Amino acid sequence: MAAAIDGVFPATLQELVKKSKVLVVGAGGIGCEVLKNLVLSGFTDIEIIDLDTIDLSNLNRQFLFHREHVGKSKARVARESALSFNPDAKITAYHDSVTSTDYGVNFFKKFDLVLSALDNRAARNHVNRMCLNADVPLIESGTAGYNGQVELIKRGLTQCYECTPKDKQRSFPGCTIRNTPSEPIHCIVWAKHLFNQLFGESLEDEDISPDAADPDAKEKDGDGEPKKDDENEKEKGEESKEEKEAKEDTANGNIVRINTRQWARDCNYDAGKLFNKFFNEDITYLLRMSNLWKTRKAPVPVQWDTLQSEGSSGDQKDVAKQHHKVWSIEECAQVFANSLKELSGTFLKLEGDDTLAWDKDDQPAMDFVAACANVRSHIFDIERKSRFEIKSMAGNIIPAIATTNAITAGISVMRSFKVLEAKWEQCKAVYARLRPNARNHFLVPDASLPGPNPNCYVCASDPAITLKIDTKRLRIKELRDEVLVKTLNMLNPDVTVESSGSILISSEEGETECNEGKLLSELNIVDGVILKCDDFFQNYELSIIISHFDAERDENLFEVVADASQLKPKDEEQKKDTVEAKEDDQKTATKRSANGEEDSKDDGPSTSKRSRPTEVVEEDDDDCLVIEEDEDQAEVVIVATDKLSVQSPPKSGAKRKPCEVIEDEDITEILDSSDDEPAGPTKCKRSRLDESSSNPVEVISID
Ligand SMILES: Nc1ncnc2c1ncn2[C@@H]1O[C@H](COP(=O)(O)OP(=O)(O)OP(=O)(O)O)[C@@H](O)[C@H]1O
Ligand SMILES: [Zn+2]
Repeated sequence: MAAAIDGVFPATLQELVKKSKVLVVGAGGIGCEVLKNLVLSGFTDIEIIDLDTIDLSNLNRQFLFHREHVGKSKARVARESALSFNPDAKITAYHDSVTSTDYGVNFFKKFDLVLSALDNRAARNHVNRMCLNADVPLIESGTAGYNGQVELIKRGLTQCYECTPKDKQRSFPGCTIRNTPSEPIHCIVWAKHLFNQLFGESLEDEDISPDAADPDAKEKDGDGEPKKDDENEKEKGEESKEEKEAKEDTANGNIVRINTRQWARDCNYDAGKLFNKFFNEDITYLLRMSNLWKTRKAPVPVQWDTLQSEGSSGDQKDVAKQHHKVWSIEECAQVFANSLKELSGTFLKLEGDDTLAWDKDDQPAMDFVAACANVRSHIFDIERKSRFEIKSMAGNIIPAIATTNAITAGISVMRSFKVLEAKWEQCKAVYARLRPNARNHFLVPDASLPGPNPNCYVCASDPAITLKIDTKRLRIKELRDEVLVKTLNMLNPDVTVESSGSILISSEEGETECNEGKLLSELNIVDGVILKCDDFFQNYELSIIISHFDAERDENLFEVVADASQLKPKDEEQKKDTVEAKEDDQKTATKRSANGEEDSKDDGPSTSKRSRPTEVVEEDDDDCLVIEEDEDQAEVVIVATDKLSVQSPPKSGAKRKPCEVIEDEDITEILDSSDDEPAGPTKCKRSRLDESSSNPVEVISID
């Protein structure tokens, strides 16, 4: 089925479509739709990049993928499926991360247009910077539940992706939820899915049982894709006893994908049986997928009987009411039992196919999720949370909706026509909403095309930020990893001190290693010092003005402030801090006296900014999107970390390995190379280009 655009588009547009070269970044929910639309609209020169492999949970909304594709490269399968619509199209697929150094400014310059369909801010920031540098128009799209958004980003004409601070968003792949949780939110999402499996409207991609098809559980081949089972076996030689057992169990049907809801009903909702199934047997099964635990801490199953002695004494209803207390594991088990009893009672009274809808304000539903999330956290050695905290996190989980993705992708491609025709005034951002606006429109365009923010620390001509930082407590390594890389999204920056020109951080490995462990103040990086940062790979330069402050014990060690003029004078700031600290102390004292006895009065807002840490590390993929609340955050603060805990960024197995390019007729495939191949921007440094981009703002006036 080739595209039939003759008679649909004017001849000039048809020509533009035919001869333009476009890049699609991301082959997920929106990306698949975008690719399909492009091919069906007559685009014939398309490249698509995605770092991920196909997960079972993608199939309900990523229609270029089918069951037999699970575990395969998204970009390659998307290419194959799209070619079936138009075999004459030339589609190049890259199974790789767009942030890899292979996709620098030169790569982006090849395109007339880039359409991004990503799910995480780090990659979006990167594509934004690359398109600005290469001066290629970018159509940026995203969805969150029923909300969708498409906007044009064009150097000098519009605001860029980083011109305005964004809400914090986080999202997670299905196998993280089912197999390898590492944060409380993963366990909370899992617990909500468990609720739905037992009592709610259960969806296939909300399965809570171990995912045996997890690509991470298998050995990887040279392509970074999981090997087939027989290949795996050949190379591994001896299989462990547990692995054999796991396979036999599956083959013998011992691990049967029985309907969890029916099974629980058949067990008469026996708390012990259900508890042991979810928190012992399933975990024991996960342990057998030994590849998962080579680089992670293995979970420890828990047994219902062992939790009964202490926890069963006292009035357990009161435990569930202690919303601000972190329940012990025994208390969680009891809350589990009580809430299960209440929920199953209500559920059994429902008629026909009716189900319960999870609601954070429904006491047993919330108790159930809080208890299950915490038991799972305990098993995976993850910090447990109070019911109050869990409620706020669980209330913000937004599922991905296929229709919103399709609408959004449709708008993206419609916008691409306007871009090709350079009808910029018709490229205003469009928002898809669940409810119509006053004019009864579900798709609402922006009133104007907002121009670049002159203070943007990315697209302004001479970008600068002020960094409020405790120079006496923060080390150079942390400045690089936490501030420059994680917060400001640089990849491998060089940093010099403006006044002396001395190199503080070098992108060359080992060159400034001796500085890494030193405090900023030890190297004379104190209040008023200006640092010049240069990220060669992104062709991005930024001045950082250091503004020292003495952080309180639990306070963030740094904050990025977009506009220095909005910083409060120091003495005023200090005064405020002291008052806040006092207030906090009083509140903590009050809380402490109430804790454990009568801490159940309300679910009101938390007491201070300090007690509401802001996380900056983002996950890459999503089954669910979580918007974090942060009402307290001042407008000028772009990102602030919690008290600094230095972690290496989350690794997703072979997904982010460096690559080599193999040319093959009209397809260029990117294959993962061996692990020990050196990666990093040093090799790009030599090929740095586009000197003109040091002054990237080119003003184009529009009516
Ligand atoms: N750095 C990156 N380079 C290339 N592709 C990326 C990068 N970061 C994210 N992506 C891809 O962007 C796509 C976003 O699609 P989407 O939001 O539908 O998420 P998804 O991962 O497909 O869904 P799910 O999380 O449910 O599996 C994903 O396929 C993801 O792999
Ligand atoms: Zn900008």
